[in-house]
Amino acid sequence: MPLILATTTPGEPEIFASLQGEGASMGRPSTFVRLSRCNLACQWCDTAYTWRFEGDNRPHSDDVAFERKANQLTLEEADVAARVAALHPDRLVLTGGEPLLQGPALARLVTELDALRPGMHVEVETNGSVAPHAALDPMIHQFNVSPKLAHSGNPADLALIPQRLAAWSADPRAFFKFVIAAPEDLQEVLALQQTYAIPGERIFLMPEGRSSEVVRQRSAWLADLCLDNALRFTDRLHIHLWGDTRGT
Ligand SMILES: Nc1nc2[nH]cc(C(=O)O)c2c(=O)[nH]1
Ligand code: SF4
Ligand SMILES: [Mg+2]
Repeated sequence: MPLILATTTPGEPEIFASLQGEGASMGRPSTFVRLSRCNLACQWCDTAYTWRFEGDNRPHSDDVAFERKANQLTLEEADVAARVAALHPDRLVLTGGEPLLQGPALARLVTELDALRPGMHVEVETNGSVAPHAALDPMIHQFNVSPKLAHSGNPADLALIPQRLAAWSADPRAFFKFVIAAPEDLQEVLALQQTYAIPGERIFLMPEGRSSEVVRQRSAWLADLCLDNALRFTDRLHIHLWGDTRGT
């Protein structure tokens, strides 16, 4: 099976060079490959065009259903690898949607890429509920794991899988990045940190927001919560620079 990608415009895969906007690698030039499909449905998801296709009535703040044909594109792994190799960054970020739903195809992509551009640093953005495929796992240098809290609207039994959270906590490659919309959300983070013994050094709190204004407003109180709880803060750099747009 080839890769099912998101699109920037119909027929154009969402493969782009940008600055990593979030987390431990924030500010680093990186090439992004955005995969289509997700196993969750966050009501504030900023990439609903990867999963909320016509007929999907799960709640979303925008209440938009996307046409599948215009928003998905199937490409061979070798084609994707060539497009990534043609861009300048020496770092790759696999994102979505939920990229780990396509683990075997991603393993083939990274293998093809290694032949064209050896030694690229590879990160995966994941919601943390899906195990990395055995073929892919050893190829990944960094997992940016964003478990979804109650305010996402996902049932906890789908979003927070105990075995997965324990595995990410034990994996030094995994950085947790919790999306925070209100100060109360912190209580859930602290409970997870305690249950799974996650080092604070590997926990980021990130303001939810799809505009620079909202991100800035929430950063004001989130910074204090980070200081008070010895957790790391991450901004959403790309939102400040380019807003909520595809391909950035
Ligand atoms: N610049 C930039 N940085 C990002 N970090 C994580 C992203 C994502 O959508 O997963 C993302 C994104 O879409 N753009
Ligand atoms: S897990 Fe990520 S891609 Fe999936 S619905 Fe939530 S925010 Fe969107
Ligand atoms: Mg994003």
